[in-house]
Amino acid sequence: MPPEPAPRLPRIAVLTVSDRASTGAYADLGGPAAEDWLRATLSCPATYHRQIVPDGATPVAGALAALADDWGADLVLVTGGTGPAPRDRTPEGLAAVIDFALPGFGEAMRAASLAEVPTAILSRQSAGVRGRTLILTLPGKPAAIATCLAAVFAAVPYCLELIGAARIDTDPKRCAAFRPKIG
Ligand SMILES: Nc1ncnc2c1ncn2[C@@H]1O[C@H](COP(=O)(O)OP(=O)(O)OP(=O)(O)O)[C@@H](O)[C@H]1O
Ligand SMILES: Nc1nc2c(c(=O)[nH]1)N[C@H]1C(S)=C(S)[C@@H](COP(=O)(O)O)O[C@H]1N2
Repeated sequence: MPPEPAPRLPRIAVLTVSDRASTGAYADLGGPAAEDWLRATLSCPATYHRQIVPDGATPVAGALAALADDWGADLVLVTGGTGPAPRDRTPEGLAAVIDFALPGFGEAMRAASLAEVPTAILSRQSAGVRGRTLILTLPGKPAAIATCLAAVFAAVPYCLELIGAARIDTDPKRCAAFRPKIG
């Protein structure tokens, strides 16, 4: 029997969507917060990439398609542009590039955030799959990132497995990944 191929290092991208962070009008705090949360939670090595685009469906869709198809992301976390303001069009950018949505992610993230702030109901955060890439969208407020990721991340490793993405492992003290037993 030939040896199993070496497992691929997971590729994880963090995409900040913000007009002002993209011009440098303020420092991007959301992207680093998402990357820090992941680095503290994953117990496996991974390749990380961060990017910032302005608000709007077109820049979001373009960046997501390139991250999935060209960079080969297994997981993309997007922060910002999920609200109802005129420039908040991250959900439309996501919808333009995914094969299908996973609405449970948005439901669980909103439920967790609603326990902290009533305006969580305004976020249209969601998730979807493009090819072998899972994309999660989160609100722009840096403080929202840990709340939202903690609410859903236990399901992320198994989701990546189901879509054929690279394997990730988590530190059970931070997040106990749930993988249903087969059979
Ligand atoms: N990437 C970020 N880094 C730091 N603070 C952020 C970031 N994204 C959002 N915020 C903060 O959260 C608030 C609400 O986020 P929201 O995405 O609605 O901002 P916004 O007013 O549309 O910002 P922008 O013009 O940058 O897109 C912002 O006003 C800002 O204070
Ligand atoms: N946990 C958490 N979720 C939150 C918030 C927050 O402060 N904490 N802000 C809400 C607000 S005020 C808005 S408008 C929406 C959308 O934010 P976005 O446009 O920055 O993505 O996220 C909501 N979700």
